[in-house]
Amino acid sequence: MTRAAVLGAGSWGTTFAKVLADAGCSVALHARRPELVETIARTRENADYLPGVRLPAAVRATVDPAEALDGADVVVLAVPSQTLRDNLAGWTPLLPPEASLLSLMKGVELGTTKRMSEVICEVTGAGADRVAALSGPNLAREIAEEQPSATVIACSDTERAELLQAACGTPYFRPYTNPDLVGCELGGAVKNVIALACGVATGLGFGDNTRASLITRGLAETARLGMALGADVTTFAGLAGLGDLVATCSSPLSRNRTFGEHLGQGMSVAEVLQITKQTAEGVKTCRSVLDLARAHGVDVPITEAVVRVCHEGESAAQMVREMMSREAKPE
Ligand SMILES: NC(=O)c1ccc[n+]([C@@H]2O[C@H](COP(=O)([O-])OP(=O)(O)OC[C@H]3O[C@@H](n4cnc5c(N)ncnc54)[C@H](O)[C@@H]3O)[C@@H](O)[C@H]2O)c1
Ligand SMILES: O=P(O)(O)OC[C@H](O)CO
Repeated sequence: MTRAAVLGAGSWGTTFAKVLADAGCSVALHARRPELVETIARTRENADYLPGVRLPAAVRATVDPAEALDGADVVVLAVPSQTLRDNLAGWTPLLPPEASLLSLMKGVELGTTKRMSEVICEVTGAGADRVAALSGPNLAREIAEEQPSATVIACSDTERAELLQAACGTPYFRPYTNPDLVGCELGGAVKNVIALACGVATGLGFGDNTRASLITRGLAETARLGMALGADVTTFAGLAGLGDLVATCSSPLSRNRTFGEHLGQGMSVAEVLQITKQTAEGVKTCRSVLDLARAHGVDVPITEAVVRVCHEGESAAQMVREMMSREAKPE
């Protein structure tokens, strides 16, 4: 039986622990707060993040990362992207040397512009063949409710990707493999930025034409950046590209889209941050994506607009005026 450790007991970490258990793994779920661990043990529910979802008996919550990691074949990382480096500093000495390291995170590190798999390799010293990323149209709540969906497991080592695929496939969760780690991670990170823009449009009262335009042009800028970074362009037509972009930009369950919607309705970034309890990765990752794009000479106008609104005080209405008055060009 595969032994998995899931580090991070937020929405996605908890949901993925359930997926792994439903796929037949024995799962240790590491949470930081002892009271949450106690509640999960007593009620079989993580009421803070997934109220109403019963966790299988094969999920064991623990506050002790050493206990979670002891003997793990698969280590799943499910914390906010911007805290991963610090989290890993504490966990690295406890990692079993042969374990696969699977990132669930969708962000790019501020300052370094590194993807999560790059941060994992750098901090842990693990070879690239041990590190994988899972990405796709995977809104946690829907998966926790066992609504069918698909995803991608990206790893340069195809055999390892296939082992991970077998470890987390269930009748409601269908993983595909893809060797293009760069494209899959970038698709997951940039879609959060485009979802913020779609949220702003929704908050301003605009409808499906506006959202579809943003999704399509958002995909174009993601693919341009991806190609500059060496990704396979076909990845962006897949689940980790278009699939995730459509789900996130369309769903009221998305924290990024919801964040943008509040901005479009006239709230300030500080006000939205105050009422946002979970991670909306795009708010910080938009800056890293813009840095990455500038370093590679890639034009990313939607990302630029999101950075102006989130970090430079531009209003939602001004953002729309500026985007619609850009110089005319061929598609
Ligand atoms: N929720 C989803 O639907 C979903 C789906 C796919 C991918 N993701 C990605 O998975 C990652 C985790 O998302 P999530 O939804 O579980 O987030 P969340 O905000 O629900 O939970 C984050 C978890 O990380 C823990 N954590 C550990 N160290 C932390 C620190 N230093 N600061 C703050 N929190 C810390 C928190 O306690 C919490 O349990 C993100 O990159 C997100 O983009 C989320
Ligand atoms: O709630 P969001 O915006 O973080 O999106 C969740 C997932 O990434 C959707 O695939």
